[in-house]
Amino acid sequence: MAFANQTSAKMAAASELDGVFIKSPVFIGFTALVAGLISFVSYLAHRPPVHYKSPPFVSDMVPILGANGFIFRPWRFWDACAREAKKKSGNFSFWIGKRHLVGITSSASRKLFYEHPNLDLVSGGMLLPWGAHFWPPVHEIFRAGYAKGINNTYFLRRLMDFQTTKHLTNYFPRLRNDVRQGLEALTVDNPNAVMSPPSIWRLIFNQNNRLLVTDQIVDDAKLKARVHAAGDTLLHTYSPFNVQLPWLPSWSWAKRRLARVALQKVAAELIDKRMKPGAPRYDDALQTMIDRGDRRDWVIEYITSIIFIASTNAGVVAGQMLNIMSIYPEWQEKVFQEIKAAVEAHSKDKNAPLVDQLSYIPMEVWENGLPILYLCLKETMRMWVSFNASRLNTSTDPIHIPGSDEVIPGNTFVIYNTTQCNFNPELYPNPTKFDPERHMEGRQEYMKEPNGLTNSLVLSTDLGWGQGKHPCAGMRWGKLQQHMLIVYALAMYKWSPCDKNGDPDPNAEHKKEVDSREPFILPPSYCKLEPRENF
Ligand code: HEM
Repeated sequence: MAFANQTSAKMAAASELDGVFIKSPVFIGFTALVAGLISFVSYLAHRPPVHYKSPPFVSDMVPILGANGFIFRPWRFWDACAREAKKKSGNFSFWIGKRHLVGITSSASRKLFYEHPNLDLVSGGMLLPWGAHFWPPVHEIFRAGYAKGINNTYFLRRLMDFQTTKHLTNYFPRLRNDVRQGLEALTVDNPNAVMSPPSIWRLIFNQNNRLLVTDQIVDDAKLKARVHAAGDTLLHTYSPFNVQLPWLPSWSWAKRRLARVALQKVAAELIDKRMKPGAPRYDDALQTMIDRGDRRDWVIEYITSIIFIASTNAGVVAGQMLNIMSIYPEWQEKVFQEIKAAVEAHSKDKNAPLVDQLSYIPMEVWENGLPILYLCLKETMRMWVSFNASRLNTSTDPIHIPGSDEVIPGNTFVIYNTTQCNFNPELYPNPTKFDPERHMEGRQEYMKEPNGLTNSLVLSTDLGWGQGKHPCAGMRWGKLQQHMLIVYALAMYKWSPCDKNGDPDPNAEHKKEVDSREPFILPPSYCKLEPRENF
């Protein structure tokens, strides 16, 4: 009896304690935290419903983040999904965070990807870890309707204006000077005469900024340093988790934001100085925009964006072109002979050093009269412009995917990994081999579409400059720029592969890592430079 009384007294005391604990602020706070966490995780894990005709979802995904492979092993992920999808429609769906993405693989759907007017390139850029530069809403200067034709946005229209023959011819001597000075600097205070090809992006960057913005940010050392610091961040910082969780602040995200703000500040300062009464006038792209009365905020956005966009592919291709020239002496020699022939045909001072005679070559020859060099450029572009290309269906209407009963739903992203074309052995036999001759008439295996469709139904498989509604808008200048770099580089030096101390590296290999998660950061490589005049 006494024992029973004791027990019930203990139970009463315990339940009283429980009551006190349950009402305590610690318990209430803890419960609220757990409930909050559960709701947050369920919110993250919840995915919006998708259109019933969306392609089937792949299984290679994790909760909340979605398909990590898309970001961390882009080609292996794509290839595995494409192989699985081929058994059905050829299309597949996957999640990146809460975003629904559609992958397409057939030739006919590739045509759709490149040609459909509602599939926008700039809006698609927000999906890529290197392009996490465009935050929604995409700025007005990228909105179609400003002009007619393909390049119908303010941004593209101005970019075309700055690649006219008049503008290029006006700038040509200054641009040649940039290359020559940049290459001369490589052997100053450099007793081993070693250079690292990935570092050449700075030379490319200067030329782009001079031609497409203003000489001031190249010639003024302080401005140049500010713009280079911001450009370096935008070109070489990746924000993979911000693609999956766009709201999550991260160090790289913050750095990119700050870099853009720094460029916006530079642009605003330049404009404001020029708008002051009595301010000096310049003969450059910025002055053209001011004289036309373009909106101040549009000009600022144009400058901030072009500084990044113009040098992304161009910086990578330039670095690889130099590396390739050093690794393939037979191609270096063929291009060198082509340069000597052009000089021979145009020079008015045959006794001057070769590098001085280059200024006699007319611009149209630099653009279209160096076919061997262009073969090398095309082959380099095939290998290095191989990664996920993305578009956003900017309308609310679903787009039917040809050859299937499936759609790209409205406001949904669509992806095509260009490696599928560029490294397809049926189109490019022995695809890892640097083989410029494959682009010569009579070969061009890539013109034969392997899927039995006629060529009128599909676009060309030559994707180096892109195609359809969004081909490279900097193609004219981009080609001329690469030609200038290589012509000066070979006229001034003989190039050979070496290690970082300058010792010959006969085992140096040119290898494109198709699965790179950072395609704009080049693998390390070194070249030894021997001045030509010593030969
Ligand atoms: C060798 C150098 C270059 C290569 C290989 C290259 C390649 C490409 C490719 C493949 C695309 C299409 C991407 C896609 O379909 O998703 C593209 C687009 C673009 N490129 Fe280039 N590019 C180069 C240089 C340049 C330069 C120097 C500029 C600026 C002057 C530039 C401006 C652009 C722009 C603005 C677009 C987007 C066009 C649009 O929105 O419709 N590119 N480029």
